[in-house]
Amino acid sequence: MKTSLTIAGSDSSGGAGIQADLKTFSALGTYGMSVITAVTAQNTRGVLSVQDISPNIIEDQLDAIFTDIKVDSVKIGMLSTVETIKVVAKKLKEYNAPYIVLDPVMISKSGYDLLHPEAVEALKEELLPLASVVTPNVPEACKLTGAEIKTIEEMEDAARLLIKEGPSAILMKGGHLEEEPTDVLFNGEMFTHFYGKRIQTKNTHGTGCTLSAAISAGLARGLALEDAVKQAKEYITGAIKNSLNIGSGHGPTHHFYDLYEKAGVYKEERV
Ligand SMILES: Nc1ncnc2c1ncn2[C@@H]1O[C@H](COP(=O)(O)OP(=O)(O)OP(=O)(O)O)[C@@H](O)[C@H]1O
Ligand SMILES: Cc1ncc(CO)c(N)n1
Repeated sequence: MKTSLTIAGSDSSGGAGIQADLKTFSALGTYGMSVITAVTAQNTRGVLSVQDISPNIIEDQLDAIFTDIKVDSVKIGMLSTVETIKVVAKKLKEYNAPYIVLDPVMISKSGYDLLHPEAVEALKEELLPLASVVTPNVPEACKLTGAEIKTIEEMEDAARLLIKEGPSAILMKGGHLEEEPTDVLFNGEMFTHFYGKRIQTKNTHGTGCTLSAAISAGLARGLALEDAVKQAKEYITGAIKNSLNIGSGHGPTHHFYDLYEKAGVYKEERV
C-alpha cells in the first residue's frame, strides 16, 4: 500500500486540517500518517484558540516517520510560525521527500490567522522551492505574489509570477471569485483549467485541505499531476455535494468510499 504524510494542524471539529487529510487519504486508498504542527480549538463557527507545537517535537515526529517508513507523498497544511517552517523544510530536504503538495494555509474561513503574517516570507523562501505543486486560493495567491486577482486571466498572470519562486507547478483555486469555481493548473509551460459548478451550500469547512490531500494521495498512487488534480476535483465536488449539516456554522465536507468509486478511479486496483 502507498503511504501519504500530512504535516498540518489539528482541527478539533474534524472538518479541516489533519483530520480532513487522514479521511481523504483513507477514501482514496493510501495509508495516512501525520505530523501535527499546531492544535486548534475549532468548530464550524470558527477558531477559539491555537497552541503551536514546539519545533523539537515536530522534528521528532518527522524523524520517527522517515527513519522507519517509506513515504510516497507529502501534503503540507497549517504551519503557523517561522520556526515550524524552517524545521519542516530542513527535514524534507534531509529525507529527500517525494511529491510535496503545499497548501499555503494562511487564514481560516472565519478570519483567524493560521499562519503568522510575518511567516509568509519564510514560507516563500523555504518551502515553495520544494513543492511539486502549491495550491493557493485567490487571497493566498495575492499575498504570495502581491498581485490583484479578479479574473481567470489574472489568476494565470499570478501563476506565472509564483512559478518563479521555485515550485514545479501551481494549482490556483478559484472558489473565492464571483464566477463558477474554476481552478487553474500551471506547470511552467501550459495551463489546464478545471471547471466546476458552484454548489449552493454553507457547508464548505475543509474544502482546501481535502483538495490538497486528495492530490497528494493521487500522486502517491502514481498518477500524473493533471490526473491527480482531476481526480481530486471530482472527489472534492462529491464531498461538497454530500457535505454535512453538522454544527451551526460552516459544516464539514463528507468523505466516503463511494465518492471515489463513483469517480471510477482505481476501483479494480484496491485489494
Ligand atoms: N461552493 C462550491 N461549489 C463547488 N466547488 C467549490 C465550492 N467552493 C469551493 N469549491 C472548490 O473546492 C476546492 C477548494 O477551494 P477553496 O477555494 O474553497 O479552497 P480554500 O479557500 O483553500 O479552502 P479553505 O477555506 O478550506 O482553506 C476548489 O477546487 C474549489 O474550486
Ligand atoms: C487546522 C486547520 N488547518 C487548515 C484550515 C483551513 O481551512 C483550518 N480551518 N484548520
